[in-house]
Amino acid sequence: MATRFSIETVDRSLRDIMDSTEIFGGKVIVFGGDFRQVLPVVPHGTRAETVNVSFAKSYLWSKIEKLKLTRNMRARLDDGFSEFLLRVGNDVEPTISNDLILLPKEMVIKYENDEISDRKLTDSIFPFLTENARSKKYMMERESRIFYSFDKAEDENNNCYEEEFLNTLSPNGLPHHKLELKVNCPIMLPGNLNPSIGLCNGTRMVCKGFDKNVIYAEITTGQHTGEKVLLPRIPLKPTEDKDYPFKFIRKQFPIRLCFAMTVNKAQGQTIPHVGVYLPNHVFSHGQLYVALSRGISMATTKVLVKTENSIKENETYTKNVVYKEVLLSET
Ligand SMILES: Nc1ncnc2c1ncn2[C@@H]1O[C@H](COP(=O)(O)OP(=O)(O)OP(=O)(O)O)[C@@H](O)[C@H]1O
Repeated sequence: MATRFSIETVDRSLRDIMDSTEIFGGKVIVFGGDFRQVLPVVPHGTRAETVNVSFAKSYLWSKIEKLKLTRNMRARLDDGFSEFLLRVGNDVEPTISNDLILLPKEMVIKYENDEISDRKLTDSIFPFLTENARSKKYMMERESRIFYSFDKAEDENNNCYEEEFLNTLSPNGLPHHKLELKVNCPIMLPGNLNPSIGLCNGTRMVCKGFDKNVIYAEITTGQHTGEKVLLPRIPLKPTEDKDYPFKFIRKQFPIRLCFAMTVNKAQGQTIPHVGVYLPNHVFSHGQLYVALSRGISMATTKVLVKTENSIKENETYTKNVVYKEVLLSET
């Protein structure tokens, strides 16, 4: 989700270009979004700072005509699930102490111990894994190949930053130094590459093959599902490099393995078999809603909660964080 500042910049630019005082220079602009979902990330930001960058807090918000979608099309075959998701998103699901909400039994993978519970969660997300693991052909096909990145610090001639050190860095939005691929493994783009052909931040693909300098992949999400793409090695820079005192460049295939992803990265995705792994409770607005609402039904959405005090009288509870002040300004 964009911060209100980027949208306000577009507003000011269009007013300037159109020489008009009307909002967006009189141009019609259509926005889509859901304030129940995670808000733009403010690094190290407080609750007030996070709420403040939301579009709902912009001077433009009250001037915009709001239209509401009424039906969850993703979970259209499971009305009980759609209603539960709305209650979670709107923070009206009853809570016990510490904002803990009760998870429906059907969705819960009971925590027994790490090994058994993790296995049950994996089996629910990758139902054919155990079956295929016994197939010699399937396993032989899956010989892996490792691709290492070339890393350097830009405009830095004194060699203060050894390549071995740069290789250990994993900034947000960049692929890792070591990329180990197998045919048919799931991969994801960590940043925008070419949105016009569906290669956006978060696009999931399956690796169909690889050569020394190219990866053959098939898109598995969104309107470009089924399309084949070629991915070259390219020089990439972190979007936020405030954490480093130098400019960092990594030449690597622009992908990460994607057997799992964070809740924030999953925003926008539709996932037929969802396994929500919660070794800790969620900590920010809308994360539980986003995680649960990626699925299409309760039966195919499983949650494993591992935190202490989450099981009470044989029921499993988890934390739901909702900043009501963002939802209140939605009207
Ligand atoms: N009119 C429709 N008929 C059938 N399926 C639909 C329709 N609209 C959307 N869907 C399905 O619902 C799912 C979610 O659609 P989409 O990703 O456009 O929603 P969204 O509002 O962006 O969701 P979110 O914000 O929760 O990520 C997709 O799998 C899509 O195929």
